[in-house]
Amino acid sequence: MKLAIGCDHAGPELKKEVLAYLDEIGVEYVDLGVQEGEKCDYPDKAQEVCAKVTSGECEMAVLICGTGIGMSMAANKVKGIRAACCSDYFSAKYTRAHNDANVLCIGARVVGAGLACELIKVFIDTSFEGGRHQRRVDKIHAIENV
Ligand SMILES: O=C(CO)[C@H](O)[C@H](O)[C@H](O)COP(=O)(O)O
Repeated sequence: MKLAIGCDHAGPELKKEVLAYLDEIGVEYVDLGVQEGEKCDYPDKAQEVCAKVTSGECEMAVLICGTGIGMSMAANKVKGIRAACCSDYFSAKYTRAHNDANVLCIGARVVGAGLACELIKVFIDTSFEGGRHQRRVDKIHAIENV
């Protein structure tokens, strides 16, 4: 399992802590920046990171901005992406189980590092349940072609 991770200028500090955690639990990742001192607009970073998922290079992605909301709005415009902005454990778990989310968005100004790492862990550890949920996910993607 390889994760793509990126943030805007609100997120480098949190990203640094998340990457240390991913190293600790042995999850492979590609860090697409930005790094401390750099700035970017979140839609640009969302597009760059999501491309790693849609190309198949990475299975999932984590996007960090101030609230997580701008990143999720931008990511959800990318065909094939199902992004969820989560700040609680239950949502991070069930957006995988029921929505088959492939991108987790986190607000660096909303959650602390400990919770962010827990959100990522449950997100990558939870499998999509399929069944009735598959029909609904298919309907989400059908909207892309309207
Ligand atoms: O929270 C955000 C939108 O969802 C963005 O991440 C940005 O981080 C935020 O808008 C940045 O604001 P700034 O005033 O440029 O720091």
